[in-house]
Amino acid sequence: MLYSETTPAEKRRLFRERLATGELLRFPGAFNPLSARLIEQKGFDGVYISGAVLSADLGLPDIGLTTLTEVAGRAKQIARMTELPAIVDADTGFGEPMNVARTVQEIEDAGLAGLHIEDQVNPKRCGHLDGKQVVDTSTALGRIRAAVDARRDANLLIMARTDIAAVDGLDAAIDRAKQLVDAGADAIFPEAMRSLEEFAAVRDAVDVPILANMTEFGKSELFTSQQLADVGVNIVIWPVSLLRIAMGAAGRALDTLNDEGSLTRKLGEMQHRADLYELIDYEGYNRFDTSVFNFTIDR
Ligand SMILES: C[C@](O)(C(=O)O)[C@H](CC(=O)O)C(=O)O
Ligand SMILES: [Mg+2]
Repeated sequence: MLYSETTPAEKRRLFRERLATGELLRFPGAFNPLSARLIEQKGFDGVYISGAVLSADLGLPDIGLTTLTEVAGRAKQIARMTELPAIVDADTGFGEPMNVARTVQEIEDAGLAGLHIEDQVNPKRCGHLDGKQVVDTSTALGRIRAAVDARRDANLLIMARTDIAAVDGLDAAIDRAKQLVDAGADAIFPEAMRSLEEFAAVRDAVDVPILANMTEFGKSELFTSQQLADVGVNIVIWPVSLLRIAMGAAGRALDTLNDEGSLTRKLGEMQHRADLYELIDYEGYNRFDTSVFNFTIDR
């Protein structure tokens, strides 16, 4: 009933334990708190909270318009609805190193298990678009040092994302990844890798977990979980996929409604009321107050 039973500290501790095994952990992107529960119900390892989804959800482009308050608030709503660890996209950290420090504390207080901070200049853009710019090494490292110093729970995973590969090439990404780890990053998110070989090269260069971003219609081929596990990737995200699927289905349903005047033909594609109630755990609320769920639902 209500929110997750696992405390944020416990989620972080368990997440660290799972990461230490070296296995691949699968983190689909939740586009709302409810979809985080679906991700948990289907047996995934964690929930990713995407900046691209957060901004798209507000009808905004992913160019750093969302504020720390909005991101931490939404991340909290999502993270507290699942027993799984949740990682949030903190973009560039919302400002200078002092702002990054505050970002980390807000996100920690919001109950997240981890976050990533990238080395793009502001205004940032989707890592899979052309024309990105990255900050110099000392600025990039300054962000990570500030993040690491600011956390109060040592288990909060501070991941450094580098977008430099698309600007200066793979060797530059490897150099930067090593420096980010030296600055205290617990994990590396090498953005816009083009091949499994590139993931493998980053894997060989650093001694911390690495993340693969399997976003669609971007620069990376869509590798399977097995392919990514085979090259030693530790976390894979499908950041925007569920939103794309849901919006695609919503668009087609609206077309049907226009054409046929009814959604009867779409019923089989819909989440059934009974499944929705199960996901929300009406039964649990009923144990608290037996008048909540005293009806039946026909399938
Ligand atoms: C991972 C990402 O940062 C996100 O916000 O989800 C995006 C995803 C996308 O725009 O497809 C990214 O920059 O890769
Ligand atoms: Mg993003």
